[in-house]
Amino acid sequence: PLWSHSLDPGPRWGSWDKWGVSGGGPAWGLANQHWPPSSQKVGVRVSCGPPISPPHGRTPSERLLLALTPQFLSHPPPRGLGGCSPAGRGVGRALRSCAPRRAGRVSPDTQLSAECSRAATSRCRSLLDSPDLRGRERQPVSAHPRRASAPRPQLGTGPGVGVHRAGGGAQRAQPGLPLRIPVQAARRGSARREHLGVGPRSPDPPPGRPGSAARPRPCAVIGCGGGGPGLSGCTAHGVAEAGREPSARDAAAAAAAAGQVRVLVRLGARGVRDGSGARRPQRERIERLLAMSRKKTSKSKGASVAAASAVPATNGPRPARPGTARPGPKAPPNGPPQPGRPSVGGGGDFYDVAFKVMLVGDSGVGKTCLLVRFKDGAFLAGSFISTVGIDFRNKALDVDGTKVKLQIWDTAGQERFRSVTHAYYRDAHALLLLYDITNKASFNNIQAWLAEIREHAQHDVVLMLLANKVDSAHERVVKREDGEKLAKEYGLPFMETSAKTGLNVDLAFRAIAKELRQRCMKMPGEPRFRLHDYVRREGRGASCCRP
Ligand SMILES: Nc1nc2c(ncn2[C@@H]2O[C@H](COP(=O)(O)OP(=O)(O)OP(=O)(O)O)[C@@H](O)[C@H]2O)c(=O)[nH]1
Repeated sequence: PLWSHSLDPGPRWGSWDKWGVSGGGPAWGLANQHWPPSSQKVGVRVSCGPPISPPHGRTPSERLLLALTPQFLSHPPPRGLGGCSPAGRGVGRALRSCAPRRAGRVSPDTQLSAECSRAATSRCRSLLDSPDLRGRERQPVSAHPRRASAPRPQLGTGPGVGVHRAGGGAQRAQPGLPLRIPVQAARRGSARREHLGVGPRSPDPPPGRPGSAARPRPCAVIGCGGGGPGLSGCTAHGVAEAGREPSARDAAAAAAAAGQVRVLVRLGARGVRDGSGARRPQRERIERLLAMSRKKTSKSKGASVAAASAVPATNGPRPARPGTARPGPKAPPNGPPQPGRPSVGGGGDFYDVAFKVMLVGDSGVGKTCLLVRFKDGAFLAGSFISTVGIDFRNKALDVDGTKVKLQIWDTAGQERFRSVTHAYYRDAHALLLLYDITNKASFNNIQAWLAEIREHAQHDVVLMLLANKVDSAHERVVKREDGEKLAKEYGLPFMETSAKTGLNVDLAFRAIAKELRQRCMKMPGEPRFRLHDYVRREGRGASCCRP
């Protein structure tokens, strides 16, 4: 019933604006915009009330959520049919978008169309009524069995409405109040929050306008729930001006100004096509979104750790590649920028050379914590927030008189994101492969990770094996010797680290930076840097740094 409701919200649910999203009630809109990348499918839900799950489950790729700037909401509205992507390309697509209603079913392939806006619906109608289509077998929209029989869902009632399912449990929303829990997934018995690294959670929304007791508060929930386990619900709450019913864009703008918006972009499962219809690599698309996310986030909020790393230097030369899809400097695979050129700014720093480093390993081994420890010198204690997709931070180091910028990519360890992260291996100059000394499975999986790296990464990628969480000595199940033996077997430098205490964290990244720098700009007469020796010599034992 939800999707049929989405197709025709009716007056009770507020008016549809030209974005194809509703300013008054729960609704789903799909925007096939010319921004961010052309043909990027962006799912936007704007709601006054508790988040609702989208009507249908998504494949893992479709559920890939990335943090994105609310910029697209202030961008000129998409051309085409009310922002409904399937219908935006003429009769064929319009028909496809109408297909679920005509056929009385919604398949995964056509589920997007079920979220089509009313504008697209009317376009579909007109197309179906057009002379060139007249006579084809079709079922009038109004006669669709679901639409005809399904009762209009009430806010806070009905399947999926007002119930935020997380981690296998269900939680009843307070009427008119968005749930505070963004996305939950059960993992190893403990609640985990899927995070997107986009800044602070929003505070509770202010009270609604006077006399609005019977109506939802004038708030906007902007986001894209995945609908599947662990990815349902919205994660951002924007509050529009009190005193008037907000439009989607008003609410988004207000929320963005208050730094409260987290807009999630749902990426299509099969990559996007550009204007010419050619497929573009998924990775390029993701990076573009990430770059835009950071750019905008840093402008509007200036508070996000992730955003802070991508702020271009204000008084220096331009960032290496401003405004492009690829954040940071473009370095050919394992061929970083030429030495001798002037330092360039990026990530708020000047640097001489830039390298791309990736953190890989099972979920929960501490990749994000290691990165945060290195970047900010802090430890992310508390509940485990699993990475969704991929994220990156920049950090510049002074290595033997050379400013080296490391662009460090934090990958999601979960299996379901594997296809996304694979795409990033190819350009990586270095990989830090982590396991958790308190988790035997993560150690056992190292060989599988190495096989994956061999398959997807450059053959001369710098690789290091890190055994993390050595501070948890009492929970240790993987002996140091086992790690050393494995590393020796594969010819890898090995270190035990702790994101919690910071043990060997800086050293690991510095060692990588030294190796990479020398590979690309070895000074005449400079002794050859030996990574293995350096790590063995400089690495400290776990016993030296008990928390
Ligand atoms: N004791 C201890 N706990 C750690 C350490 N590093 C990470 N943790 C904890 O391990 C859990 C997982 O850490 P994350 O950094 O989120 O793990 P991850 O590898 O990024 O996981 P995914 O994002 O799912 O791939 C968190 O609860 C951290 O607090 C460490 O060095 N010592």
